[in-house]
Amino acid sequence: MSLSPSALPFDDIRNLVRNMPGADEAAVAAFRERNAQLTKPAGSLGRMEEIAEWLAAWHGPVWPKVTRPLVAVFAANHGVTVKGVSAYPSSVTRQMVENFAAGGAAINQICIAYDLGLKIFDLALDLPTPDITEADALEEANCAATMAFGMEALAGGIDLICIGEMGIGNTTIAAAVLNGLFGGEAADWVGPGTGVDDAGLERKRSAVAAAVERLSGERDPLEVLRRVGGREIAAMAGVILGARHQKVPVIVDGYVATAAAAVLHAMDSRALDHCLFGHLSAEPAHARALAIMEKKPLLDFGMRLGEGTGAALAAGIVKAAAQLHSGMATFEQAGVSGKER
Ligand SMILES: O=C(O)c1ccc[n+]([C@@H]2O[C@H](COP(=O)([O-])O)[C@@H](O)[C@H]2O)c1
Ligand SMILES: Cc1cc2nc[nH]c2cc1C
Repeated sequence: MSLSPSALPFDDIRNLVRNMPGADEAAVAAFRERNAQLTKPAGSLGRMEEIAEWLAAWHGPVWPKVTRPLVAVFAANHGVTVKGVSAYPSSVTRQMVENFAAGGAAINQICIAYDLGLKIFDLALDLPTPDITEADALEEANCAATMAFGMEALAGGIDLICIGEMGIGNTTIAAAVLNGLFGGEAADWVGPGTGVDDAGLERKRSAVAAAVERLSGERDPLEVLRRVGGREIAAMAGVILGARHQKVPVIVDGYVATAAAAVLHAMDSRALDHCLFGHLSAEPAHARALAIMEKKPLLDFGMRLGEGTGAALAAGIVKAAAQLHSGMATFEQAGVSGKER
């Protein structure tokens, strides 16, 4: 897929959303036929069967396989941190990117444990996007280009992608995007993030309210993204959309990654059919966003780290679901008697 030059940079993105491929119905039918023959009582693997079917629907092979899974972490900085919205300084974003490179972060360990590839995308960390309470985060061309850049994460023949991020201040950005897309009050969308105290929470609420006020009722999802979003949110929205076109199933991480997914959902409610939501973040408004989009997260471990950690943990389960379906013997192969009545 390549983005062609056009009058407005967002036109390419809108066209990609308009022309999204659907699920592979033939693969689903073949999957169901084989699933019914595997050596287990019908339906006894519960959600694991749903996950394997989802892989077949969005990746193609009747025997779903996960052989080249990748965790993509997009890192960016945010001018809104001048408003005191995070418990940590912006410098931590770059320091954590260096920690990822050195192998010392939480996400590195989950990738080792589950044999997942890991790529970190540094999105102009020295050039934070402007403070969204006062100015738009991105120009249209820049926002579209960042979405296209996100799609680069799909290069190299991967067959499952986990979407994560790192960016001090970005739970405020995610809250502004979700408030802009889904309405409600700023307070409905803000939470502790990295762990702000009550005064910090109030500063976050004011910042989100001011950012959304600047939208003056603008509800076009790409405009909301451009005006109150950030680079990692744009890149994550881009890679989720690109994955749909390249038949790569997606696992979305926590609250911040969900804000990126929500931009696409607001454009077309079918846009996330190829996505699983890896976990329910402890960030309180994550549950609200998922409920609006009618998505049921896989894990609920009280995590609120980001870095793609919740998605990567879920990838272990997805890998097991694929192995179950493709590795199990049928009743006939194993000489096991089928159901009597
Ligand atoms: O995505 C989540 O569920 C999530 C919840 C809380 C914190 N985070 C991470 O914490 C950072 C943002 O928190 P904050 O307080 O600086 O806005 C950023 O690096 C995120 O990866 C992420
Ligand atoms: C140390 C640290 C690690 C992180 N990983 C994702 N967000 C983070 C925020 C902080 C502060």
